[in-house]
Amino acid sequence: PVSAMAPKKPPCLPSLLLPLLTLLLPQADTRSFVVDRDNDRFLLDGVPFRYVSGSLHYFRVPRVLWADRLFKMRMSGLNAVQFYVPWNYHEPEPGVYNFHGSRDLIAFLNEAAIANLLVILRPGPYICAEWDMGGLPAWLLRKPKIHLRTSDPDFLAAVDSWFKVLLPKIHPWLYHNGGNIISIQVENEYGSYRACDFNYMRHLAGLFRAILGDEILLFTTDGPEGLKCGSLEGLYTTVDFGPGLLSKADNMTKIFTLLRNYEPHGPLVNSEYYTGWLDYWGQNHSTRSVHSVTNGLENMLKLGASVNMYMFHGGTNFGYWNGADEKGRFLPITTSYDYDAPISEAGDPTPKLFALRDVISKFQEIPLGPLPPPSPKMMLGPLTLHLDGDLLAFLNYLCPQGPIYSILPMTFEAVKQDHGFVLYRTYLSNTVSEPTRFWVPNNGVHDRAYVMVDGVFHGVLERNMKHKLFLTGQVGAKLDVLLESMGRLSFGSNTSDFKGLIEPPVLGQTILTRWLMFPLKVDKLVKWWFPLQLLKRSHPQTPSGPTFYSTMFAILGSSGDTFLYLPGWTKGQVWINGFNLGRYWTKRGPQQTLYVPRPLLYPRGALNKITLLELENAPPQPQVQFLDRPILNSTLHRTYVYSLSAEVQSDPEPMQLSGH
Ligand SMILES: CCCC/N=C1\SC[C@@H]2[C@H](O)[C@H](O)[C@@H](O)CN12
Repeated sequence: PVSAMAPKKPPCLPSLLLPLLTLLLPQADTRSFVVDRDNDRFLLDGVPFRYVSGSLHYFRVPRVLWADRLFKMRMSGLNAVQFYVPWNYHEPEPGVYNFHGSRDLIAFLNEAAIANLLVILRPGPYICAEWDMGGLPAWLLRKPKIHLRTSDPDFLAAVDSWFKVLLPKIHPWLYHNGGNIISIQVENEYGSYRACDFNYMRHLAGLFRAILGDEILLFTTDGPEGLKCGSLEGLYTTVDFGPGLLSKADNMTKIFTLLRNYEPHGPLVNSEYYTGWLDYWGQNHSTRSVHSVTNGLENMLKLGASVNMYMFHGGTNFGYWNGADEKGRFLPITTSYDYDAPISEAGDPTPKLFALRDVISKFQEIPLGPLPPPSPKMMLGPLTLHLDGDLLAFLNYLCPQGPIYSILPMTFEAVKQDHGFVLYRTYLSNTVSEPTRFWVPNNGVHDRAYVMVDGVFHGVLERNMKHKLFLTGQVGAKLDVLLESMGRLSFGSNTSDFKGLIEPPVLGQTILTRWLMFPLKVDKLVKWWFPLQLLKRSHPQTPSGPTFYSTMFAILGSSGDTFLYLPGWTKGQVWINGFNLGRYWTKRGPQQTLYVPRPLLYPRGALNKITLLELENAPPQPQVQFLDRPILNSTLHRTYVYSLSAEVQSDPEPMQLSGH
């Protein structure tokens, strides 16, 4: 069986295959993972067992790096890995499923088995995780009145359909069936959600039991304040808290005493012990001290608790996958999910890892042998990018199917665009000769709007931050508003976070109507290999507003992991060899560099291509560099971050509809 106890020495090749072979030859009758309530412990195959686990999200790490990360986790002394399954990562459209490449969940389970790690699986359907919409697919919002995370029949129908595809895939991987999955979480911190719908939780528990059987241990996880609505009869109750809650000596005792109200007997479990914390654009970089993290872990292990450290390796929010929070205002999560975790975003062991490994070694055997050293890093540049053209120059290629027309603007979800960008276009029905206020009522820009008149950039509006700007234009002029989704709310009571122009904009006293919506397929265009500027029609040479830049480059020396640095750029999206590396926001920070995994780069003189979509202003010299270290904690450019107080929205005057 996949032994949970550490081998005496790092396994040589044949024994690396052993877990794999064992998975193929299940001895289902001798395998079990159960709660021993008489002795407040787990039993693995009848033997007392405690897991020391770490969270790693396969969806934040390129598949080619999974084995490396999992091996480092095993060598750190962990005997289990915990991870979510994001529904929206695997079902991009209703009934369309993707389990290939970096979405190959079964391959990841197998890599965990090869690394001799048991698995604690968290399939949701909601996962939070600072992931877009907490893992729920945006297409659920095509039914705008749907009540997410409740027993709403529309929501449950979609959940049932998804789990009837997913759960049979993992059934063979359950520990008692010969696999490495020892427990499965139902929902996620449901007690923190406003609905408190026990019928919903009972439905999920019944569905999991119907498909997975009665043996697998099902559990819930909640913060101490969420246990009441988050726990359910028949599901093992666990809690989550970080070192921050342990500032007082007796706090851990208080939390576990509270947990005992729900689980009087059985092992104590902290399912998310925070080793660091997440970052928001525009807020300072988060860290947790080595001392506080190791001290808390040691105290829990002394109590005999099983612990999962969240995160052990954070990884990256590539593409548009980051989520967002709402703390007084809308706060998108950064591209880096480094989390100040024991294994850095680039996969390097940190001092925090070695300190945690020392703690773990006091309680259970850890694999002998050294941790792999930090990966080789590469510096390159500066590279000068050339101007391909402003975004509008490529509109026919970005929206080949043409626009959708509506009197009032439609949301991303209504035009079936889940991420990225939608261009909203209307035409001025009167000449606006004096600078006139342009704004969207009810904070209706979700989330950033780049405003152009006849192709000339007039500025940016931002959710919660910047509500109005002033513009002029001739009658008949094109008014283009490029809307950017910055990622959907992944936590809180309102996860129905619609994107786009949620309200019709107002120019002066006129509500603007008769809109064309262009859902933009930017990632398809950027994948094209030949220079974009060959595509554009004649267009103003001086770029204005959202603009593409690119260059080709070769790596002549030794390649390695590297960190893209964009000094002087403002905000945008980056692709390397067609791979969407994620968002940059140099002017907002705290993140200044983007992690570039070495496998994304072609070495030994082969040509690589980098493409930027700069949404605001490029530097006079459009250059980028590749550094050998990350910059995640820059001081914030306060002058650029609009202060909310300066943007008090004046009372709306009486309005009229445009064109009537
Ligand atoms: C006070 C915290 C409430 C929100 N919970 C959070 S913030 C970081 C983590 C991850 O999102 C994780 O997915 C949540 O389960 C718990 N948690």
